[in-house]
Amino acid sequence: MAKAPQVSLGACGLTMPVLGMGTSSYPPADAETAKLAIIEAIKAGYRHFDTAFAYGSEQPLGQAIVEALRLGLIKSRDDLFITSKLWSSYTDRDQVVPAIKMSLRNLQLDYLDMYLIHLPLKLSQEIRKTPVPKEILMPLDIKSVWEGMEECQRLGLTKAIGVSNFSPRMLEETLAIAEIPPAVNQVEMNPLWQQKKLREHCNAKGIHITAYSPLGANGTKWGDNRIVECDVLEDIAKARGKTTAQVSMRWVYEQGVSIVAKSFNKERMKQNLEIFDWSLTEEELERISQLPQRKGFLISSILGAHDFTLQLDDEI
Ligand SMILES: NC(=O)C1=CN([C@@H]2O[C@H](COP(=O)(O)OP(=O)(O)OC[C@H]3O[C@@H](n4cnc5c(N)ncnc54)[C@H](OP(=O)(O)O)[C@@H]3O)[C@@H](O)[C@H]2O)C=CC1
Ligand SMILES: O=C[C@H](O)[C@@H](O)[C@@H](O)[C@H](O)C(=O)O
Repeated sequence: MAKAPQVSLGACGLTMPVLGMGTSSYPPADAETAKLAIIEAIKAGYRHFDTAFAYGSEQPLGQAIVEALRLGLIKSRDDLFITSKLWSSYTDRDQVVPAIKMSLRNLQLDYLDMYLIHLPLKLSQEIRKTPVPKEILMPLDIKSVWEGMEECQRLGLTKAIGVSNFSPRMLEETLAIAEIPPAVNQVEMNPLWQQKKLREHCNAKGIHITAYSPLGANGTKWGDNRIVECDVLEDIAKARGKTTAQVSMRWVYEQGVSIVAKSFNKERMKQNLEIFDWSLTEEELERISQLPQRKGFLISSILGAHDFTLQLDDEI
């Protein structure tokens, strides 16, 4: 069984498997399909799972964990690293602890390993249907939400806290008021969106980056096949006897970040774990570094193309 190496998260003192299984699927998988896929992933060796209140995958993940314990696939819940995310409707200080408790109930867990602010914005209503009307989109009050996040960690409801889709400016604003600095910034990263500037910033501040959409979110509404059908990656893959997906994920790993990749297909989830016993050559790395850049995940394509979401997409 293949296993992902552990990565140390610095100041918060945690270690985390460097590759996690994403659970945001499109079209959204039904609960039973998601649960069975997660059990397969545990069998394949995955020990890190990425979920979010907004994905609707917390409940199937919780059920899969119960089943994995029953089957003896894992000895205890502590064998897993579980990340979930605070949805944008609950970003006022006093809403954050109730929101993580809701996620913990969905997951049937006592604690998370990592809790992230999902998006750098606030929705003034409890809404999950997208796109959203522009009246309910607001800037995030970073001080208010971060105090709520810190309270979650102090109460032992999560071992560490972090952010997602934050720009350097937003990270600076958070660091300026934080008693507990964010451990992680989870952002889109792959050979076609290499995040060089953001990585430099996060490295300097000791904030670990987790890369989402490492395969360009192939087949989802927020992604396409430009990674899995990229000529340069395909060329390298052929020469090395790998797949383009593996070349993309290996490149991301070699940049010193962790990864969350989603596959609910047994063969592909195994394939995605097989990136730790080989490496890219200097020449291959150089070719990948020259690829033209384009962003895949746009907040405006999910929440609606309003001035505010377009402005966020420009910044992050
Ligand atoms: N914080 C945030 O705002 C965001 C976080 N995320 C998180 O990151 C995770 C991963 O990112 P995601 O956007 O899902 O995109 P990924 O880049 O992980 O791509 C997932 C898609 O690629 C397909 N796929 C998986 N493996 C292969 C392979 N080896 N070859 C070809 N196709 C493959 C999957 O289909 P199949 O299942 O059929 O294999 C799926 O449709 C999410 O599930 C979520 O947990 C994602 C977006 C935003
Ligand atoms: O309703 C909004 C959605 O949850 C959206 O923010 C996510 O599905 C995103 O694509 C992700 O995977 O994190």
